[in-house]
Amino acid sequence: MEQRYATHPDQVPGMDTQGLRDAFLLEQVFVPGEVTLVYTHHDRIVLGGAVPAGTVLTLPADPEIRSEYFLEHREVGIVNLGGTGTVTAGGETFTMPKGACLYLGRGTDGVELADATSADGGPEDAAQPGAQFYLFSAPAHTTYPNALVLPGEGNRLELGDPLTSNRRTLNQYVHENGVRSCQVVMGVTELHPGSMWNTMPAHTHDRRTECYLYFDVPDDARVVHLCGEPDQTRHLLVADRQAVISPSWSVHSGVGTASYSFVWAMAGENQAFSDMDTFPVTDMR
Ligand SMILES: O=C(O)C(=O)C[C@H](O)C(=O)CO
Ligand SMILES: [Zn+2]
Repeated sequence: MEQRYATHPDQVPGMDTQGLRDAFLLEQVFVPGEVTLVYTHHDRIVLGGAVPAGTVLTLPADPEIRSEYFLEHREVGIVNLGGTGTVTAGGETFTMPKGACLYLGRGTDGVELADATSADGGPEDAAQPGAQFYLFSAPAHTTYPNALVLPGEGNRLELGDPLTSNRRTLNQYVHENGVRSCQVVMGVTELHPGSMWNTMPAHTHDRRTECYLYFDVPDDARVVHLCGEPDQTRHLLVADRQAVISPSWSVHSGVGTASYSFVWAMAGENQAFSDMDTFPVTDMR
C-alpha cells in the first residue's frame, strides 16, 4: 500500500503544483478489479477504493499495518459510489445501493466486496455500472457493532443559501449520535443544483484529519479545492472520484465549475462535529 508521511504546514508554501498533488491528492482511487489503498501518517488513516468489476475482493493485510487481517486493529467506513454492491462480513451480507454507508468494527475478519447479482447469478442490472466502494479506515481501540445506513437514513442538515451559492444537504452517517465508532466520523454532502461552494466559511479542526472524496463531478468540470493554513491557502484542481487529505492544520473547502457531491470522513482526537475553528473569508489569504 502506498504510504504518505505527515507534512508540516511550513512545507506548503515551498511546494509546487505537483508537490501539493503528490502530498494531498489521491488521483486514482477506483481501479477495476482492485483494492487501492493509501496509508497517510496523518492520524494513521487508510483510505482508498475497491472496485469488484465482477470479482470478489477482500481487504488486504498489507505489511504497513502489521496485522493478521485488515480490521484486526482498525475500523472502516465504506460508502458505495457505484451500482448496487454487497459486503459480506461477520456472517452477514449487507446490500449497498449507491450512497449507502457501512461501518465495520475492529475484529471483523473475512470481509468480501462484490457487485450485487440477480437471482440468476448475473449482474443485478446490466445497464448499471458495478459497485465502487470508497473506504476510510482508522485505528480502533475497541469494537463497535457493524451497521448499515441506507441513503436518506442518516441525520440530515440543510446548510447554506442559494444566494451565496452554497445550498447543500449534509448527511451524517457514522457520528456521535448515529452509528457509533471509535474514531471515524463520516457522511455525504450534496450540493443543490446551482450551488457550487462547500464548507464556506472554511474551517480547520486541529484535533482531526479530514478527507474529502468528490463524486458526481461531470467529466468536463473540476472542483477547485482550497487547502493549507487559512492565511496561506493553496488550491488543488480535483476531478471526479478523486480524494484530498486535509491535515489538522489545513482548511478544506471547494468550489465546483458544476454541482457535485462528496464523502467527508475524519478521525482523530474527538468526534464532536462542531469542534471546528471557522475563518471569515475576509481573513483568508
Ligand atoms: O458542506 C460542508 O460544510 C461539509 O460537508 C463539511 C464537512 O462535513 C466537514 O468539513 C466537517 O468537518
Ligand atoms: Zn472539516
